Amino acid sequence: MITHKLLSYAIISKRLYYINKVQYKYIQVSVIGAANGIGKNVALLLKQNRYITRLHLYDDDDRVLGMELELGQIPGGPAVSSFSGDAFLPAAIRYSHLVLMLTRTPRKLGYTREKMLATNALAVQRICRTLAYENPDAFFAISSSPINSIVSFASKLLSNYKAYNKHKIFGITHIDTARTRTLLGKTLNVSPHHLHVPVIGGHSDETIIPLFSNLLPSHYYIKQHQAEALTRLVRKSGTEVLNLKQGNDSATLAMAWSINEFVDRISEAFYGSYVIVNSFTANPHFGTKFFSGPTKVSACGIFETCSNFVMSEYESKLLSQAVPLINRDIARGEEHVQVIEDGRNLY
Ligand SMILES: NC(=O)C1=CN([C@@H]2O[C@H](COP(=O)(O)OP(=O)(O)OC[C@H]3O[C@@H](n4cnc5c(N)ncnc54)[C@H](O)[C@@H]3O)[C@@H](O)[C@H]2O)C=CC1
Ligand SMILES: O=C([O-])CC(=O)C(=O)O
Repeated sequence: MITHKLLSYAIISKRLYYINKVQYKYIQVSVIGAANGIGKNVALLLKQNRYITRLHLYDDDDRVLGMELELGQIPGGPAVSSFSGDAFLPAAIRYSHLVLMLTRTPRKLGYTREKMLATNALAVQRICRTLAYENPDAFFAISSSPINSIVSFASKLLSNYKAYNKHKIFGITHIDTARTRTLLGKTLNVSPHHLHVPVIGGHSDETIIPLFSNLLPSHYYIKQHQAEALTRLVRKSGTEVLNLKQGNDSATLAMAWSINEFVDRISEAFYGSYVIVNSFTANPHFGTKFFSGPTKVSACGIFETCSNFVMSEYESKLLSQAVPLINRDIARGEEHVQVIEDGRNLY
C-alpha cells in the first residue's frame, strides 16, 4: 500500500515537474535589422553562440543576403538564413523562439532618445503586425530607441492585434548592467566578471539608476561620492559614444556584446533554467506600468519582475525623480499608437 502511494506521488511530482519545466530541444532566433550597426555585430556573435540552432537574419537593406553566405563560411554554430524585402518578413520570424528587433535609426547628435520615437515607430509597428499574425508566442526583445516609450508602444499595438503577452516582451537594457559592472571594476581595480549591481529605472540619461548599495560580493564597497560619479558616467555612456562617433553610429559594439549576453541567458531559459536578465518589462512595483531591472525568466516567459530593494538615500532620490519621467515616456509610447493609426507619424 505504502509503495503504491509513493509510486503515485512520484508520478504526480514528475508530471508537475514537466508542466513547470518547459524545455526546447532547438532554438531559432531572428535578428531584425541585421545588415548594419548593432544587428551586424549581433549576427557575428550569435553565429558563435553555443545554444542557438538556427539564426534568421532580416533587413530592408539587401546586403543582408550576402551575410548568409559569409557567415556560412565560419565553421560550427547555428545554420544561418537571410531575408530581405517585405514579402520575406513573415518567413524571417515564423517559428522563431526569440525575435530581436534591432532597427532602425540611431540617435542624431544633440537629440535625446525620446526624440527618436516617431522615427522608429513605423518599423516597430511593422514587426508587431507580422509577429501578431505569424508568431505571437515568440519572445520579443527590442533595442530600438527610446526604450521607455517603444515598449509601451509595442505592447499597446500587440494588444490591439490581440497578441499581447506581458510575459514575453522585453526592452533590452542589459547594456546598463554591462557598463555599470565595467566602470565599477575599474574603480575597484578588480575583474568586472564577478561583480553584480542591479540597475533599475528606465533607459535614458535621467532614468538609469545603478544600485551600488546592492553591490555583490558584499565585501566590496564604494564611497558615496564614487557612487554618484559612477552613476553620472553610466547615464552618459551612450551619449558619449555617440558624440565621439560624431553622430554616425551609436554604441553598436557594446550593445551587441550585451545583446549576446542577454540571448545566452534567454537560451538557457529555453533549455529549462531560470535566469536573470536586465530588461524593461511590464512591472507595477514602482508606480509605473513598465520598469527596468533584474528580471527572472523561464522558458514560459517572465516569471518574476524586480520589486523591493534596500536603497541609499541618494538612490531613493534618483528613483523618485525618475518615476514621473518613466510614466511620461510610457504614456507617450501609448499615445503614439493613435498617432500612427491616424497617419500623423511625421519624422
Ligand atoms: N537599447 C539600447 O541600449 C541601445 C539602443 N540603440 C538603438 O538601436 C537601434 C539600431 O541602432 P544601430 O544598429 O546603431 O542602427 P543602424 O542604422 O546602424 O542599423 C539599423 C539597421 O536597421 C535596418 N532597418 C531600418 N529600418 C528597417 C525596417 N523597417 N525593417 C528592417 N530593417 C530595417 C537598416 O537597414 C539597418 O541595417 C537604434 O534605434 C538605436 O538608437 C542603440 C544602442 C543602444
Ligand atoms: O545613446 C544612444 O542613443 C544609444 C543608447 O541607448 C545607448 O548607447 O545607451
